[in-house]
Amino acid sequence: MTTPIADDVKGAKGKSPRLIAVSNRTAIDSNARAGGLAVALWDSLKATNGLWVGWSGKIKDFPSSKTTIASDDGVDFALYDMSKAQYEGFYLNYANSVLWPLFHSRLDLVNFDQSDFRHYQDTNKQFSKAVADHATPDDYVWVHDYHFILLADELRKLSWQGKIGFFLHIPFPPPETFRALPEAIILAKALTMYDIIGLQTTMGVTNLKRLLIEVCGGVDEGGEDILVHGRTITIRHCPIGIDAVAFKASAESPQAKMATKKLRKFLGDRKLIIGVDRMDYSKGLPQRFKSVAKLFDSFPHTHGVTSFMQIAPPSRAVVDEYQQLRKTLDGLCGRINGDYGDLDWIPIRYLARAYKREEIAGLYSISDVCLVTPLQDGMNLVAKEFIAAQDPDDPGVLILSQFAGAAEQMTEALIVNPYDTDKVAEMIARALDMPLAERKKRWKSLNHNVVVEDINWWRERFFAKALAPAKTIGFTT
Ligand SMILES: O=P(O)(O)OC[C@H]1O[C@@H](O)[C@H](O)[C@@H](O)[C@@H]1O
Repeated sequence: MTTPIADDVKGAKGKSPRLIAVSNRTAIDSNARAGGLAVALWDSLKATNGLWVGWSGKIKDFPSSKTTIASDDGVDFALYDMSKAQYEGFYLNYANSVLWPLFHSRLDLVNFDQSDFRHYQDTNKQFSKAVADHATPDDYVWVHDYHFILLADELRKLSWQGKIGFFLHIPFPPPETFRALPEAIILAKALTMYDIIGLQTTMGVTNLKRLLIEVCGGVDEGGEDILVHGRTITIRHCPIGIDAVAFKASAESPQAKMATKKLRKFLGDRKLIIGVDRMDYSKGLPQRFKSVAKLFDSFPHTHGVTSFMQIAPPSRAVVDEYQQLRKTLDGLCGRINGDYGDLDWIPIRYLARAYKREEIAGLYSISDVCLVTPLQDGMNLVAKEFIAAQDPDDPGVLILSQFAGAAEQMTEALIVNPYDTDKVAEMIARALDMPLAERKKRWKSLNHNVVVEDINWWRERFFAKALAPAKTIGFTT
């Protein structure tokens, strides 16, 4: 968090325009602050005496109409407690059982229910009130992710005239998929209430522009702009990055060293293939496990000398599809270890729990191969973090799905189709045997991209041009 702050902003607390960030999860907890979004927002929030509006993480018996204000390191938080009905209807059902599967092109998993949409509308309204309670007309509101598509529309209904930006962290689906939503038109129209919308990939930009033209009668004004309902909206390609320097430092921290030492005791001098993902069906974990089984099947020389470690912290565990995924992975792992394991070798080490950022960074640094093979993914920061953590003199190899947003930037990775498990197995074998010169060449180019197009680059790209007085809200552009 080291972005220089414009001098004219320093010390102007309370007077200059502020950044008001809105996201379901916030970084009130300093552990969470190490993550990407927090890194990107923290300096600007601090410099502008900004405010972060989000869920408190608490679930109450009754809905609250007020937020609790908290402060941390010069940043204010307005935290909203959800009622049980909101938690279920808004978060579990509409956000995570309708929008999440639909935006990841899994129409087969979508559960539509009108009462859930009402909770989604209501929760967006409540959050917009929280913003309106604290914002002044010059402030800049930056909304994050699929939980709050309606937020700008609700804020405009409260007569808010100021700038509102939206960044979608997940993929934006083709209009043909989006239109399966019974509420497609309401959501599409609500998107037109933002001033700028940032998307992870060029494909996402194309999909959203097509939606606004085909469903909302928008007119392409050329470049990034679309004229729709009398307003010009900027649709910008902004691939999110990481704080590469800080992540490299994490990989060299004492906590990282302790984690690698612990693992080495069991790993010995075997080669390590690593995967780190939230336990989510979009991540292609069953296909990945099958690819690893095929590796052991087709390349017997890997037996006993190669281990695959999958770290998969459970997520949204009360949703049926996630429970089903857990069972599938438990079964596959047991089967593969049963089929291929030996007295002195466990082929798959499967850890369904979370580890600290530093520990993960350390584990990446000693891995020979990293498997990032989602079936659909907005960006996938594991790919970038793995590259940042490598030793330049002996780097590991990244195997990356063509369906991760990161594949648009990280073309020097070994790009795979995660559904083609035979081919993925071949790619793993190739990665394990890749000569040092090729590993170094690929890593150098990948690392250049990770370092240059980092988290600060992303934030400044989002705000470039669209916000005339960007400096006044603490950005360097
Ligand atoms: O917040 P959850 O449901 O635990 O999911 C974790 C994160 O998953 C990400 O992929 C989403 O883009 C975030 O918005 C979300 O916070």
